[in-house]
Amino acid sequence: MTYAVKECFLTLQGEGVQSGSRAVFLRFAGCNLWSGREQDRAMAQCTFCDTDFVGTDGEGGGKFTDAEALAAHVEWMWGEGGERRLVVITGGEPMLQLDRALVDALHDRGFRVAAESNGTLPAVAALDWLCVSPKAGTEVVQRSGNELKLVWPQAGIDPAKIEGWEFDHFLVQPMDGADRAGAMKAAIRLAMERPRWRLSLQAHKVVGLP
Ligand SMILES: C[S@@+](CC[C@H](N)C(=O)[O-])C[C@H]1O[C@@H](n2cnc3c(N)ncnc32)[C@H](O)[C@@H]1O
Ligand SMILES: Nc1nc2[nH]cc(C(=O)O)c2c(=O)[nH]1
Ligand code: SF4
Ligand SMILES: [Mg+2]
Repeated sequence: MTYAVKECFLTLQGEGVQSGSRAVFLRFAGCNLWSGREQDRAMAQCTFCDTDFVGTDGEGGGKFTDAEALAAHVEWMWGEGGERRLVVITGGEPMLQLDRALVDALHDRGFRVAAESNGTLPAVAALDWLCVSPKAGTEVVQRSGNELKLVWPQAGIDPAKIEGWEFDHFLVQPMDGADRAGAMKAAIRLAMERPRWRLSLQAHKVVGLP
């Protein structure tokens, strides 16, 4: 299996329950809900994406011919030290490419393996942490995991209807974009009205990390 990686870098996890944790980010190229081209955005199933996931030309990106080679690249990005190794696999949509061989190869190198997914594809087994972030108008098949992270506001999603899904943590994250202030207010309102939901801020953007 050849993996197409947009970028791979060391940073702090900026979102969700693990926010603040040192992590290697492995961003796969490609998504099933948007081509990644600006001219297609308005017509896409997911229209608010804040990420460039097209191609393999980013920092630490490229094509990797097998799981061992990619796991070695992630380990090199982490550097010295075996303690609390964490890799966050994202994209694009990682479940288009992430397979058991890569999860195993990362585990062999001592990593806890986390993934961020839109939930429209079943998650690969053996993950240590799964974040699902539902997108309005899509069929979410992956309804269990560690955290459900709802980008808000999104017309067409009713928080009450997804509160019963099998997640340990329910997070509401303001939508970054043209109406940042309005999204922040809406997210705070949701967390105030429905105590199951906790506010997730994109901390990396506040402090200027990738
Ligand atoms: C770029 S996506 C990649 C993983 C996967 N495709 C997904 O959507 O979950 C990573 C995370 O960023 C969130 N995200 C994307 N665009 C955002 C925006 N404009 N504001 C806030 N969060 C956003 C997604 O919902 C997801 O939780
Ligand atoms: N620092 C940092 N934290 C993140 N958490 C989720 C991200 C993502 O794009 O999946 C992300 C990201 O792009 N950067
Ligand atoms: S599903 Fe995720 S990667 Fe794909 S366009 Fe939406 S936010 Fe971006
Ligand atoms: Mg991001």
